[in-house]
Amino acid sequence: MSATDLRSTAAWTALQNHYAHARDWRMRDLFDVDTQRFHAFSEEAAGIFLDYSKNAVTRETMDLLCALARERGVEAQRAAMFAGDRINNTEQRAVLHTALRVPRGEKLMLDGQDINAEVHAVLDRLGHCAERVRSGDWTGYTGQAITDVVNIGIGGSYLGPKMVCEALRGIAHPRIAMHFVSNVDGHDLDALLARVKPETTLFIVASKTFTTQETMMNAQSARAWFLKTGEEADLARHFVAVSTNTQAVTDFGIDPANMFGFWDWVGGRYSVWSAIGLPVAIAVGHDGFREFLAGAHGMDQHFCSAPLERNLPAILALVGIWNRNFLGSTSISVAPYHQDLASFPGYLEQLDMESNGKRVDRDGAPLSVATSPVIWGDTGTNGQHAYFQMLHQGTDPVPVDFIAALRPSHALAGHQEALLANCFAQSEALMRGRTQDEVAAELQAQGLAADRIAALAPHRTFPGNRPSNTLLLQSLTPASLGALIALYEHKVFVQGVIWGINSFDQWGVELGKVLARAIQNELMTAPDVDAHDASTNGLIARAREALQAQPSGES
Ligand SMILES: O=P(O)(O)OC[C@H]1O[C@H](O)[C@H](O)[C@@H](O)[C@@H]1O
Repeated sequence: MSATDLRSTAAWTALQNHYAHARDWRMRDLFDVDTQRFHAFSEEAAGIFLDYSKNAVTRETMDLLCALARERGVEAQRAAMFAGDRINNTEQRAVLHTALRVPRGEKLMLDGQDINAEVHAVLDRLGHCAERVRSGDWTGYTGQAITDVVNIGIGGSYLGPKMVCEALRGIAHPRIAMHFVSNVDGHDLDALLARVKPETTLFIVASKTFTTQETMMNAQSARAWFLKTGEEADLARHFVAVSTNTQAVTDFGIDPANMFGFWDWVGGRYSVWSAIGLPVAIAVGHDGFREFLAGAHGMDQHFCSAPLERNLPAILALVGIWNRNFLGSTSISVAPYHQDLASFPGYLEQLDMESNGKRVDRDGAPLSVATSPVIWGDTGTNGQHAYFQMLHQGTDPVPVDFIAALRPSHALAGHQEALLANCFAQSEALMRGRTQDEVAAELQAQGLAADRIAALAPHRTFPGNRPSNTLLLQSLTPASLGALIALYEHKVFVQGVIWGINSFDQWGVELGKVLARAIQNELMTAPDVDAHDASTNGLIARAREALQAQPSGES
């Protein structure tokens, strides 16, 4: 990908000209004039149905956006990623999380190694471990089966496995409770340790680098807690590691036999498909984990083979570019209408914003257009009774991704109809809105006086014309969840290529880490701190005072 400024491309200019009249479109009119709009602007692949008709786009808009994707080299970059080219240029790494979900036997050589064989060797070990824990064959030091699995990890070593375990809780092993500790805040681990027993708990220390401060500190504290009752020799039954760093795992005291590796070509936020998925494999079994991988692979195949015009990840990306760069929306609200996807918006926050939250292009030149929107959200029905007011009537139009599974996995009568009705009603209301005339007519029919109608109508008017996508799964299964995540991964990839950025590094998290190390030192040892700005010095002094005043044993 060259560093050509996006704004100087022919396709961008064409889109700008197009937007000059598209800015006046009303979606409700687009629906009125085209009875086929729903069919024309929806696609289905890998078990996921995407309705993007409630966006302010026409066929011409989509064609121009596809032309932009082609001019920016999306198809060539896609081929380069899948082939193992080092497209993560600042770290000189390949980007091959897609290789983690390729079926056994499909050879892919990277640096002289058949990575398919390596991937499946780890997957087999992972599956074996998961099945032993599930069957009760893997026992703690008193010979009892494991009842609690605690994943200690943060960022990609936390958000993925936690979100997936929650999403698939309906088919999780009934004896084994899954827990996730990520925060360096001791309240996180402390509260959990009060609820589990050392003799029946298995800790998974999950860290790609095995150097992340939060994870290492939690792992050390968990180890110390365990050793209050267990022996050093028992550690092997209670601590396993997932990492790319064998040396650091060994130094920590975990037997390499209990370590599950992965590779530097798997980014943290793309790692749930690797051994980082061990909690998932324990929760839903080896077969369930394989179905999860297969679902993602199905989306990969679609992404690689479908023309951009019919390609789900490309469509989601292009509509996102339209909303972000032409309509000027600064955030996307993700609204799962499925309680088990409650952590999906949080997962997407890292996937999207850590990947595309960049201000320079691949070659270091400042970007001339806006990149990653803010990703946020909560389960849809809960959001409706909280912040949806702003989505409907606030000053900033916020596009929404509605996500629902058509078939529930519970048998409670009426709930699913109510849930889906809410989901569809919200996107309808956002798109159509309610004009002042419609409001006035309604209030008149209720017999309100003219002055009352005039006073109330502006408050009860909805501007409408607010974009949304609706993604439907038949039901939430390992396969459909795998496809859904892969869809968003590739959406982020396509947008990164169009913006001309490297979506696979995350240098932006480094500065805070470095400064925190210095401040931690100062909090513990330094007398008077004046190395920082007055605000930071003042905060450190206040904290030192409080910590020193705390009776020993309380910290
Ligand atoms: O898995 P680890 O090496 O412990 O990294 C955990 C997380 O921390 C980092 O700071 C990055 O921002 C994340 O991308 C990563 O997922």
